[in-house]
Amino acid sequence: MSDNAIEISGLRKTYAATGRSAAKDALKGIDLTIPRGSIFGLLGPNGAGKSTLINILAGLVLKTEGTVKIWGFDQDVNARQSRASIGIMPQEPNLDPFFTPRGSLDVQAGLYGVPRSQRRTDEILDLIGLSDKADAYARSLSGGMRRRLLLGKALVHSPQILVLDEPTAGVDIELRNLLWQNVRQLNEQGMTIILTTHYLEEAEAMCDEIAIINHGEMIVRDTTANLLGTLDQKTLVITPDADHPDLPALPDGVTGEKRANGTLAFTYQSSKTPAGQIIDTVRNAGVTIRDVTSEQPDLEDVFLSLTSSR
Ligand SMILES: Nc1ncnc2c1ncn2[C@@H]1O[C@H](COP(=O)(O)OP(=O)(O)OP(=O)(O)O)[C@@H](O)[C@H]1O
Repeated sequence: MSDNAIEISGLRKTYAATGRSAAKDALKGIDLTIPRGSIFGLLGPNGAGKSTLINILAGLVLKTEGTVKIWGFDQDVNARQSRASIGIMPQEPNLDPFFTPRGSLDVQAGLYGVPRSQRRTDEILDLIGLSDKADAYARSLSGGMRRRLLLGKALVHSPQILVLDEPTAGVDIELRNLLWQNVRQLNEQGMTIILTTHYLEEAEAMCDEIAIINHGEMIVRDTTANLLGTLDQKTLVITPDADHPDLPALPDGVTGEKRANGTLAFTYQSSKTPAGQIIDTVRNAGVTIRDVTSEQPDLEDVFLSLTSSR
């Protein structure tokens, strides 16, 4: 049995041409494995193909080519088992306004064939913080409560893998924290989590591994730590003791700027220039240094450097 939660190979999706628009290659041959037990981030600019990929995993979009194995089950061979292994929290709250949270969870459990005796409705209501709204009509729920209910619905059949499509887009900080708390708790219990997010600092904080797709192709897949290490660029910020009008002449490969707050910022490649050399250069130019801080590249820098040139 493989250690991967998801194994995708040669995955292609071409949306057929319609009256007004030409055919669109949304996925152009994706190979991707996602290890069991991880929190995996799927990132990419708008239109990159993330939703198409997730919808294929969910069985909502038919792939054009390639194989998809979910928890070891090939979608084409063991459709039922592969579907039972994954739960999807969609982007849009598509809830029936006349169902209560309890009713929605029950219907969903029924759709997945979970026998009544094995339903975890109360436990899920508790997890998503909706126990006291269990019997209120969905139309009376706030936007945040609806989002939480979507998470609950994705969990009714106790899937091994949970996919969250932009779970925190447009939600307030309180709900965002609650959702992340839920996600961490589920992951600690052994669930594999796959999420798409536009908030890169969130992916940086939450995900063990990340894949970035762009124009239907996977451009990188690595651990979050390695990705952050790929940008060798750092910035050293020096606060001078007194205002200093000019930047000193700098070693090759180092660029400097004077920021509006009077600090001097020097960007350099840490593999080529030691920080001490920059500090010495500044000091030798007659600047008395009051403070030194360093700025590391974040995931946003990595993302932009990988996607903007293509
Ligand atoms: N049903 C469809 N018919 C035709 N083209 C589609 C369809 N769904 C998506 N596309 C196109 O396929 C490409 C990938 O879209 P997709 O929604 O998968 O991207 P995404 O990365 O999820 O973007 P976003 O972050 O904006 O949701 C886009 O060019 C989109 O216009």
